[in-house]
Amino acid sequence: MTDHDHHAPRTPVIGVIGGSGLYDIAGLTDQRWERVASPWGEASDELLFGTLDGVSLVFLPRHGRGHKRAPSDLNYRANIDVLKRVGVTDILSLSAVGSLKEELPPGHFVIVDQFIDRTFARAKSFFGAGCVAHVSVADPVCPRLGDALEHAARTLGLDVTRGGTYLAMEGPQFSTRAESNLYRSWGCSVIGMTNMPEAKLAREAEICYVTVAMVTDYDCWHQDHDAVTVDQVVKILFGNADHARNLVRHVTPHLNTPRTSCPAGCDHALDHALITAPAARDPDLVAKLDAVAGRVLGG
Ligand SMILES: CSC[C@H]1O[C@H](OP(=O)(O)O)[C@H](O)[C@@H]1O
Ligand SMILES: Nc1ncnc2[nH]cnc12
Repeated sequence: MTDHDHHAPRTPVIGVIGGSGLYDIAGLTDQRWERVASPWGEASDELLFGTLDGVSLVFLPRHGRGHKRAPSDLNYRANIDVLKRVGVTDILSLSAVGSLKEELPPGHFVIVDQFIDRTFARAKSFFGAGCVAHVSVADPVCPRLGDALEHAARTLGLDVTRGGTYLAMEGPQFSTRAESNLYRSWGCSVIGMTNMPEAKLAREAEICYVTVAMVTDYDCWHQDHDAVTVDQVVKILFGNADHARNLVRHVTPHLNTPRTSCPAGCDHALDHALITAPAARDPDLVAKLDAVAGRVLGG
């Protein structure tokens, strides 16, 4: 049996990826920042380990403390690998987004359940030449985490919508008006630059994942909005960040039930995904996959 064996109940470890405006987390006891090495390169920052109301929590500021890294420069693979490596079972992704719908104003939270990935300049998979795998991301978000977040958000009286599609763009520039209107015509709810390939990589690493998209602006399609500016986004961001910290605090105790496996199957995503024959696998790549895929590769 390995650490990743799913027959024994496991106590969850909550990973929080903090987006723009969220570079720490409130109320953590026994906290310590620690660098975790990864064969995939440098993560965005050290990890902040601590306990929140008795629950183990690991926090990673997505852009690094001080917001040093742009969306296209993030090492998404290293970020997910280090979280997996330290035992994270559930990721709460907190993200600033633009709104593509009138009924989702700045300050509104959307627990998204779908993504459209329009990014093109990022490494998107842990797998490749020497160990090919294809996981399903038909339902990229863990519904159990979505349920818990929705309940906590409603209890706190936050303006929240359950469900919606997050359009992931490459950036770093905001969209043109034509792009913004195109994404609206596709029925997308919100737009951001970071949740892909993050969500895909979390699925490959068999970690449950959910996004709380926090609206900061109406993007450029809106008649009251000429263009998006960082100043405008930041003004809304800090209020949203306080709500998000509160939300994490309220939801965490509800995620602390030991379980044998995720009912939605997130933690078994690799069961039928590997296609490269064992004899044809590249030992160097297999070694790099020790944390992400050790459960199925025998790492
Ligand atoms: C500061 S606005 C643009 C920036 O904010 C979002 O990042 P995150 O998802 O980490 O909150 C957006 O995707 C852009 O990277
Ligand atoms: N309008 C917008 N487009 C892309 N990313 C964003 N993050 C916050 N607002 C955004």
